[in-house]
Amino acid sequence: MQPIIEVRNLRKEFKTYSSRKGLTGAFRDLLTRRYKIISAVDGISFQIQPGEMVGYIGENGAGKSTTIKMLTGILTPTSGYIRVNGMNPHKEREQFVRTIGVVFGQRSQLWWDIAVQESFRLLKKVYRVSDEGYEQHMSHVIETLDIGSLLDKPVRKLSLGQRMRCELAAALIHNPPLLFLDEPTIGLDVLVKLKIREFLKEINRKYNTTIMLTTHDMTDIEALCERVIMLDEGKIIYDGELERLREQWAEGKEVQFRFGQAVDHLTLRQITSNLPVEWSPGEKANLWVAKMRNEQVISELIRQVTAHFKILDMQVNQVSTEEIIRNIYEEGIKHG
Ligand SMILES: Nc1ncnc2c1ncn2[C@@H]1O[C@H](COP(=O)(O)OP(=O)(O)OP(=O)(O)O)[C@@H](O)[C@H]1O
Repeated sequence: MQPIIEVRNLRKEFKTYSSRKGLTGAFRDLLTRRYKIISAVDGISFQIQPGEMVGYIGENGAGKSTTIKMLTGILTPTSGYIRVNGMNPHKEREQFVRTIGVVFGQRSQLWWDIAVQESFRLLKKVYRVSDEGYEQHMSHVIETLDIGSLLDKPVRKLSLGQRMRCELAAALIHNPPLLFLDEPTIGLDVLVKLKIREFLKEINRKYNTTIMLTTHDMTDIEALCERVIMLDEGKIIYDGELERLREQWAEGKEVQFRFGQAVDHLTLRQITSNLPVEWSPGEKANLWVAKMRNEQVISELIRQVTAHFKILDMQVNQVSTEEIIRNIYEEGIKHG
């Protein structure tokens, strides 16, 4: 199968200018400006197949938006190979934009002062969608996103959640095979988030729409994406299943013990020295947490600890993806 997105060694550099201090500095800046080159995207390669839903994640400034801008033809790469929907996005821009949908959570593609449906009509013309095509597809989209009652309102009168649902509908007017979403649920309440996720799953099922999703909200990724690509300082540090990331690179489970007596780190380590667990003190007195990557260890751990100490309370927690990702950002992928 032909990948719907393919990039090889893709790179984007920006020249950033620095200013010198004071009047003489300003004068010297006029003559020669000092700059440095930063690699926002630093030689990345990946392929995405039709129908995949991929989470594109990374800390602030990792290079996510710059990648999406290159994939959507807004920015020209400094170097590297890029092919999206069989085209070179920035070179064949006019034809290319008709084959993708884009939602930037922070920016609107709807006209602020006119009714939502007027925006839809304009976009329908831009994308040259036939009346029948529009009716057939959009009636379903409008119903599923529950925006029928909003269509005659100007965008500026909508709440953020209402606007985002309309943005999503607008991005899908031409039923593109590929959808880019950049922080689509930012600032939305839980119910709207759920609705949007359900909707995205449905179009993926129904039309095999490929979705590339950038978000800081790990619950979005968990709900939608089997695969994640993780970026750090412009480089890909992980590309694979979310599940594998959890299993291989994270302390998957933790058991919290509240002891009926004072316990020290060394003793805990000694009595569990045959088990692959890491102990750390909890937030309260006599509270200790054992982290492990393999949950098979749990029953043996509990057996050994209870044989030595009096336990007042115990809790088994799954380490959240949020926490796993934060650890990876902080420490890098150390087990790979
Ligand atoms: N037009 C530009 N000129 C100079 N530097 C830029 C430009 N756009 C982005 N950068 C720099 O490139 C790096 C990557 O930025 P980018 O916006 O792609 O990150 P991001 O992962 O999308 O971050 P965020 O999650 O904050 O949106 C950052 O260091 C940023 O300051």
